[in-house]
Amino acid sequence: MEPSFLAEAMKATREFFNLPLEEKQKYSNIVDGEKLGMDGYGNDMVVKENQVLDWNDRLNLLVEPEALRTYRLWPTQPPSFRDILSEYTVRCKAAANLVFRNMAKILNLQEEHLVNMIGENSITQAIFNYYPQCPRPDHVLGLKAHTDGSIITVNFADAEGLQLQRNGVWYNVPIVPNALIMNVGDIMEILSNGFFKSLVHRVVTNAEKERLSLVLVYTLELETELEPVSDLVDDKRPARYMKIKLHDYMEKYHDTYATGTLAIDGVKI
Ligand SMILES: O=C(O)CCC(=O)C(=O)O
Ligand SMILES: [Fe+2]
Repeated sequence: MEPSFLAEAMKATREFFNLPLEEKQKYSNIVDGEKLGMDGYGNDMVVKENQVLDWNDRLNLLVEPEALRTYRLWPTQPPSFRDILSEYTVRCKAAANLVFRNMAKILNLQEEHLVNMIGENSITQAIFNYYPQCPRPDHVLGLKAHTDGSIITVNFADAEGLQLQRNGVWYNVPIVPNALIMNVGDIMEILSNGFFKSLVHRVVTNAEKERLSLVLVYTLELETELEPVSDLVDDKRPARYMKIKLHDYMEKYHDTYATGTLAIDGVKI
């Protein structure tokens, strides 16, 4: 993606979070004064006694399929915000499709297998994350350890802070200027019958500077029966994940996310 466009997208993100609170709350994710909608501005709701809280501020917006967008919750400040997000969605999809084609090849599937499976009606969610400076970074995480409920996730961040876990050790993900970070999510782990592993990651806080990230989460249609691709299952490699409707998986995902445990562990055979 052109560096100038990426810079514009980051600038619009920063300008949104710099707005006065009452302006941002026009896009609040609170429905009828209590429930939390998927879309909108705010924090995660406290739904569990033992919930792990995060040091961040978020704006969630469904971007694909276009017909399901809730424009009422799309900021009109800064004025360029909506156009930039629409354009960012199109450009990211081109990058994601490249990756889907290559992953299909690695799995010995038809090159278009994943792209066709995703089709026109799959859900893509944009998540804008703002992590304020934090006086006690040794005590507080920006975002608790989790995997994404995605096929893949595309992340554009303005500073370090993202960490990935491998064999129980946390590693910093470096910032490469103008590069997007992509990680595998739970749906891809299930589809690939465990060939690709969903990445456990978290965000640490920083005492000196704030941090922003723009994340696109690629998923499928909610009615999809999620299970390993049949070409990847045989007597030698039996299915390692139970079949589950994506809608039901996402419900489990949100429950486990709140408590800092992993939904994918619950569907392993
Ligand atoms: O802020 C980041 O870099 C990562 C955010 C993230 O992991 C998420 O939104 O799922
Ligand atoms: Fe994530």
